[in-house]
Amino acid sequence: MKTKVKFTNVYKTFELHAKRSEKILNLFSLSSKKKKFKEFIALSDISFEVYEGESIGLVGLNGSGKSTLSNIIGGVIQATEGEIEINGETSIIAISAGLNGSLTGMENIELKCMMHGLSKEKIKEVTPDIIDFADIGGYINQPVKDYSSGMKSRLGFAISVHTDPDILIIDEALSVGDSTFAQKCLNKMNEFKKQGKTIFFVSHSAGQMKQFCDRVIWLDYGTLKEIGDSTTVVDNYQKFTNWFNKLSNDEKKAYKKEMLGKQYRYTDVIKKKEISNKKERTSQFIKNTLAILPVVAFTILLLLGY
Ligand SMILES: Nc1ncnc2c1ncn2[C@@H]1O[C@H](COP(=O)(O)OP(=O)(O)OP(=O)(O)O)[C@@H](O)[C@H]1O
Repeated sequence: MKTKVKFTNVYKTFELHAKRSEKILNLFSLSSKKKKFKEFIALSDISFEVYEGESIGLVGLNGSGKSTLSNIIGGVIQATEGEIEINGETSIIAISAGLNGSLTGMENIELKCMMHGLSKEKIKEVTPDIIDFADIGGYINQPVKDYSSGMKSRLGFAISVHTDPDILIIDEALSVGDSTFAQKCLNKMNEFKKQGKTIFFVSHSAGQMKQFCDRVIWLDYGTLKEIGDSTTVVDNYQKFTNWFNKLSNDEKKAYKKEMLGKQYRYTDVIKKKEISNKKERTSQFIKNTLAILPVVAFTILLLLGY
């Protein structure tokens, strides 16, 4: 089976309360009194391998790291440490992800399609399908900042599925749509699945997870608690949430405090290890550079009023 996504000992940390000036001063400080910075470990030592054609669910409590992991796979943010291998073009669908609020729906369609490398002709061809799928009526000509979250999600989903990615990441985009739209999206995702595409799916719905995913990853306070077939992992996760929900408010608070406490660390190490994405790094850099050119041209044309 062909590997599409492989994480080996991946970490993502966020520095807290550190000003840039403090960091620079620290870098040049020779004394032993180097200031320690507080870091939040959003993902800790994550390793897994996903194969072509698999649908992988991501479950976990709020703040467990699902969006952070999705954003790393989608190339929106970089990991801090570890090794990542991604073989294919990724497209992330999250509520309003990648949509530009000051541009209209139509302009966003053109911009996002360009960024995914679609030709002018191809964009012309898919635009009516995107408008039809999004089904947001006259709002397509309004700036996206005026959309409801459901409308943003509809447009984001419609654009992403028409850019023909082979690794699709869907981060709770279905939770804000109505049930008819959610079903339409699930049908489209099943179509992709049949075509052998790899899909990551973040959802709080146990039913959707079991219905759609082959395997599920359970994230717990930034660690990978379990990975396995969807029924087993979702059932175990539900047992855990049932246990958690039965706790008193004070017990819940104490549990969260204890678990979150493990996610903080103090460091004076400014320089992070470079993460390596063995196969894709160079080609991704070239692709990103090429992708920016039409975007710059498009923005200039917009500013000039064309
Ligand atoms: N830029 C940032 N700076 C500091 N902390 C961050 C940053 N981004 C995310 N975090 C923290 O990382 C943790 C993981 O966040 P993430 O959004 O990945 O969780 P999630 O599982 O997707 O949550 P939810 O179910 O609420 O969407 C959270 O505690 C969040 O506060």
